[in-house]
Amino acid sequence: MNLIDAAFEQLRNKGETALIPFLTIGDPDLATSVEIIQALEEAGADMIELGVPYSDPLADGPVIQRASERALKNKVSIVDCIQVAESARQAGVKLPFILFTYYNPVLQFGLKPFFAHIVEKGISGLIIPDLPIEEDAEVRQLAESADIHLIPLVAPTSNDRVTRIASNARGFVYCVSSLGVTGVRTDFHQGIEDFLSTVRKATNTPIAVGFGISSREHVERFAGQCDGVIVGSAIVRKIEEVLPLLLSESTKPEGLAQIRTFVSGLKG
Ligand SMILES: O=P(O)(O)OC[C@@H](O)[C@@H](O)c1c[nH]c2ccccc12
Repeated sequence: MNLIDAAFEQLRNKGETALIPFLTIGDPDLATSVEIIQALEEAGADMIELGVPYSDPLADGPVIQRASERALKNKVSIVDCIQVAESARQAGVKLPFILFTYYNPVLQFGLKPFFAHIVEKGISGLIIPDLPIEEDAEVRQLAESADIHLIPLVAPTSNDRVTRIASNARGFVYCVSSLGVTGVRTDFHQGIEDFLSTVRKATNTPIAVGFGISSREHVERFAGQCDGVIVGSAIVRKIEEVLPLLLSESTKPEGLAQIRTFVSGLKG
């Protein structure tokens, strides 16, 4: 069974909502990313989006753009990010890993070798934000035969595409809470609740909401309507805040502890 499906089944049995952090891999470096992933698991994360840094992150707000720039200074590649998943597994992390990448690095890798590689390295899910359903047939077919869940995104503006996208989704449906780019928000798209119930009606696959979630209140607001919440910028911003601590071995434990404290506050 795919680890994502197993995680949602366990959470459903416990009546809990999945907490799904996103982090940019290689920010500040690959080894620290492994330690941050361990801290996220200790803090109660249920699965993790491993963000591949990209030079042209169209859908990203300033926080994640800065994180990508820091990682790209170390020339972090998609191969490095996949290797971080294996290293985290070897370090004892049990969480399902979702590789989050724009399409270009996958194309550069080559579709078939890419899927063979991520299966071998223990990736369970894949999110490619700039690959629309209209163009994803080949990727979807390769993902399904590799039992990797290609997780689609739906937005409040998706309208009649919601049913088409959600009805054959695997893993979970990523419901984008607001229009625009990623980043912490104080409010969400008007009618977000109606949007989420539309997606819920369109599929039996779990649904998770992301964009702008940064507090326990936000998590509680969506917990009743969704099976999971995704938190990226708020966590990446915390990593940015504690970077000076993470960059020195003597203060790194304190930096990791502050990340753990912030994320466990979200899980509640
Ligand atoms: O950062 P936020 O507002 O918490 O949203 C999650 C988001 O970071 C993560 O899922 C993500 C990072 N880059 C993206 C690009 C498109 C869609 C989603 C994403």
